[in-house]
Amino acid sequence: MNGLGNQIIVADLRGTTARVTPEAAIAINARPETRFDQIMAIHDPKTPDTANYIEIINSDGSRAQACGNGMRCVVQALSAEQGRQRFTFETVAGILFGEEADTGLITVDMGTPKFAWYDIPLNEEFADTRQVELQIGPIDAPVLHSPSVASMGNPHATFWVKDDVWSYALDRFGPLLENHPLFPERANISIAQVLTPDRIILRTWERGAGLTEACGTAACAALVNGARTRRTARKATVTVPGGDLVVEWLPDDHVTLTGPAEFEWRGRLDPATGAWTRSEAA
Ligand SMILES: N[C@@H](CCC[C@H](N)C(=O)O)C(=O)O
Repeated sequence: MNGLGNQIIVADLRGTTARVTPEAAIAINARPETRFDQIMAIHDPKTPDTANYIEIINSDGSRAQACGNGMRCVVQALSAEQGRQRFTFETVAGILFGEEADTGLITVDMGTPKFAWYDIPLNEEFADTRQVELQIGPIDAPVLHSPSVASMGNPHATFWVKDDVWSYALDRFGPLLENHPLFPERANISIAQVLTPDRIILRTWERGAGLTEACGTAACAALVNGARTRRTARKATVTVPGGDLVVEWLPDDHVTLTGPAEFEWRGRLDPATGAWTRSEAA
C-alpha cells in the first residue's frame, strides 16, 4: 500500500506468532519489487478483548513507535476486509484510533505530542524545546542548527526555513542529523516552510528509512511545533512531496492526521525462501 507515496507493507500476522526480524525486513527491502519505507505488522490483541497490536518496522530493520501514514494504510486494509469504518489499535506508543470517511479519506488520532527533553528524548537538558541548538560542524546552512523538537510517539526535529525546502540537500545532512549525539534514539529530520498559518511545505529524512515521499508523524510534529512557536494555526494543510495531509491539534491535546491510503498489490511471502507470490493487484 502507500500513504501519499510513503511505501508501506501491511503484514497480516494475525493468528500466528510470527515476528518480522530486522534481518527479514532488510532482506525484503533489498528486493526491488518489495522495497518499502515501513512494515506495519498486524498482530492479534495482546490480551483478549483488547485491540489488534500493530508493530512498526523501518526499512533498516529498526522498530518505530509511531507511523501516521502506515496507520492510515492499516485502517484502509481492515476497513476493506471488515466493511466497517472505525478501528482501535494498540501500539508501543499507546492506543490509537482510526476512521475511514465516506470520502475515502482516513483520519487517525495520533495521540498527544510530548515536548519535554526527556520524552523526545534528547541527551541534554533543555528547558524549552521550541528551539534547541545543535552543534553539527561545517554544515553550510545556519538554519539547520536550531530546530524545534517534539515527540509524536517517535522523535522529530523540525527545521524552519524561509525559502524553498527543495533548495536544501536533505539527502546529505539528513543522515548526519538523524544520528546526531543529541538524539539518543536518533530522530526524524524535517525541513519546513510556512507559507501561511494554515499551509506548511515539508520534506523529511526519516529515521531508519531515509528520504520518503511523506511522513505523517513529521507532518504532525511540524504542525504542533508551528503552533507552539506561533508560526501556524492549530490546523493546517501540510504539503509533502507525495501530496497533501491535513493535521489538526485539538483542544483535548490530541493530534489528528487526515489523508488518503492506496492499495497496490497483495501477495504471500514464503518464509522459507523469501519469495513473493502476487495474488491480487489494484
Ligand atoms: N513514515 C512514518 C514514520 C515512520 C517511523 C519513523 N521512520 C521513525 O523511525 O520514527 C509516518 O508516516 O509517520
